[in-house]
Amino acid sequence: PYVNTKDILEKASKEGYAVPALNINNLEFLHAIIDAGIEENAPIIIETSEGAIKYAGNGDIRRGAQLFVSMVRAFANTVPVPVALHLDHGKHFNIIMEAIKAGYSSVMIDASEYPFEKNLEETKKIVEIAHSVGVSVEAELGRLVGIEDNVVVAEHEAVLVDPNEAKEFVENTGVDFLAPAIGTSHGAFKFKGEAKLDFDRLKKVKELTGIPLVLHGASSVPEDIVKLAESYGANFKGAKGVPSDILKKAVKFGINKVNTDTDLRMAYVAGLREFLTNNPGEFDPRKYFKTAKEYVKEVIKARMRLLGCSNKA
Ligand SMILES: O=C(COP(=O)(O)O)N(O)CCCOP(=O)(O)O
Ligand SMILES: [Zn+2]
Repeated sequence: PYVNTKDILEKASKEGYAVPALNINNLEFLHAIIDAGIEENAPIIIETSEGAIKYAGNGDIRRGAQLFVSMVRAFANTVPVPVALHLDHGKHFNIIMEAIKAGYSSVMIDASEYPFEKNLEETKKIVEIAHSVGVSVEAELGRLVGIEDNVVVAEHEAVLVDPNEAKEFVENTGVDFLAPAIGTSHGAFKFKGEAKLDFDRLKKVKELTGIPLVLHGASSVPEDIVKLAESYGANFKGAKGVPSDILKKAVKFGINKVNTDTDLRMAYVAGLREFLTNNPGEFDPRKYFKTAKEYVKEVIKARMRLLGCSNKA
């Protein structure tokens, strides 16, 4: 069934596990996600960025939002696990409104680039509108930047979440779930040195807010997938993600939604390169996307098991 993201995350927060939030830009990744959720009997959170909505609508925002809602609802209404659709990194008021009108389960208002007060104002405005029509809201505090050992503490203070601000922010905005910046960043090149997250900060945010928390930039960039893609011509030199043990620790300290996009993209391109190299005569898209979808599904199933949401549907 098609559900509200908040229902999935409240249960996860209460029972101390996390659910991957899986980005899509097309139909094939949706297939892989749905199959993974069914096979793991796990709740499914699908998310689309503003770029994905523009891509799917071929430039038209309303068309893209409506297309994703109809695609996801068509699958959600026919599978035995709960499925939610979330707008990821909503930065533009008009796009957030189109997502709400189209029928998204939840939206993120990402005003984290602004000073605290403006972020709070923008978030409060979206919460009022979204809540009036039963849509839940995610917001972000702090910036998504990898924290390096040799960076002076002051810089960390400037970019990572301030737990006391988080408490004030949640109380004043009524936001349903929060993304506290604790040292991750988007993409495949997250850390120059060893992967480090600020767990003390995370623990304090959870204690002070008590709401479901979100980890952005949480892909692990699995070694085997990188090697496979590189054996078929990819060049992902220097790729490094969040190791599994660090992810598990983040869940222990209160993370409940784990944004995962890069790992899906890497698995897909590895499968595609492998298939195309080994099947030079194939040109049927129902065939040459199969391996790619399979690898994405396996990456998602492993992540569902790691985060503890398998059999939690
Ligand atoms: O946090 C993440 C993904 O983190 P990851 O790169 O570690 O998978 N996300 O919110 C996904 C952001 C995708 O945005 P875009 O479609 O513009 O590229
Ligand atoms: Zn993100």
